Amino acid sequence: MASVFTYDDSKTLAHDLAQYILAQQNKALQNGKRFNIAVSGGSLLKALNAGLIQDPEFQNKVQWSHWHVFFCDERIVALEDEDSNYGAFKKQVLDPLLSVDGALGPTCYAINESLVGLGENDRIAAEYESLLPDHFDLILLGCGPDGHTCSLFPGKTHEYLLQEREKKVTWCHSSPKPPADRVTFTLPVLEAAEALCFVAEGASKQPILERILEGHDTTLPAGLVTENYQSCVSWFVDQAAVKGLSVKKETFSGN
Ligand SMILES: O=C1O[C@H](COP(=O)(O)O)[C@@H](O)[C@H](O)[C@H]1O
Repeated sequence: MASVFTYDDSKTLAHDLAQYILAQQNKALQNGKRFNIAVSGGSLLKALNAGLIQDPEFQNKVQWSHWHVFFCDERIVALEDEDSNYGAFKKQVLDPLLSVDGALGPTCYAINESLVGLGENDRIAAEYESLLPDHFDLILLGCGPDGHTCSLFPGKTHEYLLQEREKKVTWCHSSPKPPADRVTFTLPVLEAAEALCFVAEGASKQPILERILEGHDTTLPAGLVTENYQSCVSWFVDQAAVKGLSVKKETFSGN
């Protein structure tokens, strides 16, 4: 079964999320020199800032120089565009790190910006795929109010994204949430990961979490991932997101 960790407020959620990420980091670095992590965009990044950057308990424990950071999905826009997931990560994590004395940053892998706007979206996806490691130690996921995760959207029109088994990164066109063109990890990448972790906060996520955690709804991409890869899936949620649901109210307590 997937683990669901529930918190009263964003600060304690961010604290335990950081602790969970560090546990995955330490496990990976016991076996090698790289921590291969993929991050999503959206609301997750605020929690990363609060936990990994602002929380004094973790500032010296994150081994940034061993981190290889990829993006689960990316909007096909310039990296400094406000819609860019890389850009948002830079703002919440990379830029604040610059002001930490002696901190060495992670190695980050962004899409090839020089191809943006040239009608080369398949090539952007293929080039990004060529950068990916064999598998990820940790993939941090979001969940939209419609049940999308990465840029894997629910519904007939976007079924091709969930059906993709050959490509690891594919072009998502006509995204129902702007911007329309994106690249996204596909299910085989999620399937191969050591650990998958969703973060969802706020009342706007409650109806979709009810369908995922209580209804086990596999028509929703986030539900499909939760059901299919249960043992390596964790959810970090706040009380508002699971209000009225019968999920066990536990918090993360170690490995
Ligand atoms: O468009 C996107 O949305 C999802 C969910 O974002 P949230 O703000 O509702 O948490 C995000 O995981 C994904 O990376 C992003 O491109």
